[in-house]
Amino acid sequence: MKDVAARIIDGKAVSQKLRTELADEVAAFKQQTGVIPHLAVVLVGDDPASAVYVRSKSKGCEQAGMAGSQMTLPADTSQAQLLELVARLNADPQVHGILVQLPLPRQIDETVILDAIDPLKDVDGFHASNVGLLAQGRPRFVPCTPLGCQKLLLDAGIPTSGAHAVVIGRSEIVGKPMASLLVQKGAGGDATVTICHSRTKDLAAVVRTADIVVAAIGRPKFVTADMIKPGATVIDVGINRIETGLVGDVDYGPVSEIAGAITPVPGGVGPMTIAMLLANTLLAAKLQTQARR
Ligand SMILES: Nc1nc(=O)c2c([nH]1)NC[C@@H]1CN(c3ccc(C(=O)N[C@@H](CCC(=O)O)C(=O)O)cc3)C=[N+]21
Repeated sequence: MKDVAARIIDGKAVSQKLRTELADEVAAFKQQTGVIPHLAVVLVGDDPASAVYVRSKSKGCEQAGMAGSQMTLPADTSQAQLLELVARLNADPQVHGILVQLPLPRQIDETVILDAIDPLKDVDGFHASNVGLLAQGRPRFVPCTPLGCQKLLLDAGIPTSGAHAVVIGRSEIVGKPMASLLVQKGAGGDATVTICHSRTKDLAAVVRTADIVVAAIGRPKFVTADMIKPGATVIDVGINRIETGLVGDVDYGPVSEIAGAITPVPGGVGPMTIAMLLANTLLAAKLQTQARR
C-alpha cells in the first residue's frame, strides 16, 4: 500500500499558462496577417448546462484576442435547417472554426452534421477526414479533450513511452482518439495501449496493470481504489452532475491515496478542453490564411 497522497495535476493552472502563451501567438498572427481568428459555436436547443459551456467558449476566445460568436437555434430545428447554417458558416471567410455543440436533438443525425463542417474549420476534430488523419499518425485537428489529457501528461512530466496506458471508454470523442494519441510515435505517445469498455472481461484486473489510467466512461465514481496500481497516474475525463454536485468517473478520495498523480474534477481535464479548443481555432485561422494565398 501507498500512504502518501497523490500529486494533484492542476488542469486549471496548466490551461491558464497555455492560454497566456496562446494569446501571444494570436497577437503575433494578427500582426503578420491582419486576420482575427474567429470561432463560431452553434447550440441547438436550450439545455442550460450546454449554454454555460458555449458562453465559456466564446469568453475564452475574447480573452485570447480572438473573436467568438454563438448562434442558438430552437430545439425543434430540422437537420436541413442546421445543414443550411453550417453551409453558411463554411462559406463565411471571417469564420475560421465551427463547433456544433453535442449532443444534438434526436431528429438530427450527428455524423451528417459533423461531416458537413468544412474539415479545415473542424476545430473539434470530429470530421471523418480529421479522424482519419489522426489514425494515420498525421494529425490535423485533434479532439480537444484527449489532446488536453496528453498535454497534462506532458506538462506533469509523466512518462508515456513504454508505459501501459489503459483507456476506459471507447467513444469517438474521447476514448478512441485518446488511444490513438497515446500509441503514436513521439512525445506524449509511445505507450502500450489497452482500451476497456462495457464488454471487457474483468475490467478491474486490466486497469490494475495500468501505469496510466484515462477514465472516460461517463459514470460517476466508476473507477475505485481497488482498480489502481499504487503510484499510477489517473486522468479523470468524467463530468457527471449528481445531487451533490460535479463528480468525475473516478472515486477521487480513495483513489488519490493510492495513485501517484491524479486530476481533480472540476479543475482537471475540463479547463484543458477549452484551452485546446482555442488552440485549434488559431490553427484553423492559420490553415485557412495559408490556403487562401
Ligand atoms: N462539439 C462539442 N465539443 C465539445 O468539446 C463538447 C461538446 N460538444 N459538448 C459538451 C462537452 C462537454 N465539454 C466540456 C468542456 C469544458 C468543461 C469544463 O471546463 N469544466 C470545468 C467545470 C465546469 C463546471 O463547473 O460546470 C472543470 O472541469 O473544471 C466541461 C465540459 C465540452 N464538450
